[in-house]
Amino acid sequence: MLELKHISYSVREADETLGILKDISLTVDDHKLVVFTGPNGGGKTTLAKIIMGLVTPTEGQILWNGQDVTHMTITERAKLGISYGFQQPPRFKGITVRDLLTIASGDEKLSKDKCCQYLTKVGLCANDYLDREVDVSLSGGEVKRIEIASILARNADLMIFDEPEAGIDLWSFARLTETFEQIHSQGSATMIIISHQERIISLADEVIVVGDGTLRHRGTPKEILPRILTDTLGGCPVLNKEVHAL
Ligand SMILES: Nc1ncnc2c1ncn2[C@@H]1O[C@H](COP(=O)(O)OP(=O)(O)OP(=O)(O)O)[C@@H](O)[C@H]1O
Repeated sequence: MLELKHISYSVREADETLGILKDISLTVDDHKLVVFTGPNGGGKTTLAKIIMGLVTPTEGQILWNGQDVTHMTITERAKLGISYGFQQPPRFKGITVRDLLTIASGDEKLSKDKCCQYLTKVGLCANDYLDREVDVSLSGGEVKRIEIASILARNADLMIFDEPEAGIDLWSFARLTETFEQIHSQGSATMIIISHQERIISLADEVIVVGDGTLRHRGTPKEILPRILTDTLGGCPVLNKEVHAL
């Protein structure tokens, strides 16, 4: 179980303190699929990075399976089964896709079949990619999918995916969605997915709308999707007028 207790994060800019996250508390039970959604700049990625240890909260506490991980490094958290896929994944010159999957899995003798299984889950063909370097020669969508495959290879207990849909074509997106559904139905991991996609939001046990550094709404997809629409339209007088005219 993941518990965030009164998490705040602020930064000093010029002469003022900017509150990025404001007193966020939430619990994610084991094997649940939780989607963070909300407006750009609302604080979703910062919250995910705080869980992974890439950002240190100014205040508050993070518990993973009852253990206080607030001051643990990324490596220590990774060893406890937490993993995070970046919104914009890094590239690794000189490292092949096969190397990356092997390192991620922790199995020095990871077979080609296993690599193929992980790549298939994100809609990639192993024959085309296994020996390619994870460098600038790959497109944004390819790197994104390879990173997601490496998270699957890690077989972590908590998988955090930051906008997995970004830059991914419709066919691969459908494959990826099936993979999330499969992990969820097998109950093999807890997943936090940051997403703006209705298809992914609809898979969630709980949807959390993060906006202006706070948890604005929480609920099932059925409860939250109409609220998102109302919020979105509420911000635009033209759209609002059109909807009321319908
Ligand atoms: N170190 C920092 N210094 C200054 N501002 C920051 C810092 N980290 C985050 N922010 C700001 O905090 C806000 C939240 O950023 P964050 O990336 O968490 O949003 P997000 O909800 O993931 O947005 P998006 O949907 O666009 O990915 C943004 O306005 C961002 O510019």
